[in-house]
Amino acid sequence: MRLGTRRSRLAMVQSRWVAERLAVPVELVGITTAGDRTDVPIERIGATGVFTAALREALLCGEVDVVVHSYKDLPTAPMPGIVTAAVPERADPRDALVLRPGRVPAAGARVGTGSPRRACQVRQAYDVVVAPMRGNVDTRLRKLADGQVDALILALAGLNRLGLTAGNGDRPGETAGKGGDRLGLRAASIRAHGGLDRLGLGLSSAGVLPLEPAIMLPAPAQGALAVECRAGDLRAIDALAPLDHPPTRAAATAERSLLAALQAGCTAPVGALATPGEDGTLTLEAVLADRNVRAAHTGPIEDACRIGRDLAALLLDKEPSR
Ligand SMILES: NCc1[nH]cc(CCC(=O)O)c1CC(=O)O
Repeated sequence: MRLGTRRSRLAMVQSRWVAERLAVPVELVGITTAGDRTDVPIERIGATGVFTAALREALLCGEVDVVVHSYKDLPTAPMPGIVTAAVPERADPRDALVLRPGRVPAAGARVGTGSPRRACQVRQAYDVVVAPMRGNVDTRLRKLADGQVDALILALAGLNRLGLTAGNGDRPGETAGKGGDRLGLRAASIRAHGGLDRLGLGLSSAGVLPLEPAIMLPAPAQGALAVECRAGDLRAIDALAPLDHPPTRAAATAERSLLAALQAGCTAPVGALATPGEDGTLTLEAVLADRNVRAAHTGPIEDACRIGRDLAALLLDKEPSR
């Protein structure tokens, strides 16, 4: 089977992770997407699916048989002719603050992010200045190392997959190669943050501080992958089925159905995280970040779609709070 992938290091790692887990021989085919070709801020490009449309086109025209997306990059509208054949087990869904070595983040620290969701939540929690930023993970880390900002906010899953944090277990990319020292993000180089304590962040080993969902709710489906193939391609559907992880699929479904319901009713940046319980339930927490409106809703895990829709209605009913 031919597996189409973006050429960024993160996309290649994710695609290889999927390829290695399939029982059939797989050839990786690199594809350049619109999102990779421009530095214009994502929210100004306007179109949804800047990273994913080219992959889906290659799939539909038969150039490739399988594509792997970061699930959070996928538009919520279903694509005719394409099925989500597998949603593998989710990596750590949290965002993390990545700190420059030798720099003491204190009040007024410059935090780089291009995401309104991250910007609103980090400003709400800490006395920091947000600097707009784009580019893939490698580019951003270089800007941090250059001193353009004091810290970044990035998805922990991406950092783990790129081998930039100490990870373990058999999750996507957590076994990937090193690279942290090249970018100056080694554990040893970040120590004794008086300023960090003042920010109430606590300490962490590697200059990578996970942000708890109580402070920063991730993007819907962050940390999860979506593996797609053509709807009629039974060979691919069969080959991909063993990779599916139903609890992850349910969580991503709840988070994305919330997002889809909100897109009809508001344009606020949305954070959302669903957590499966031990009793067959699913708890979805979400925030409209620019209004600081937050709520949670629990239901049977098989009703993932409805949990998302119900919580969207609840959020839209709530008054903004400061
Ligand atoms: N928006 C780009 C993007 N898409 C997926 C990830 C990280 C991996 C993931 O969330 O699955 C990232 C980078 C980031 O947000 O830090």
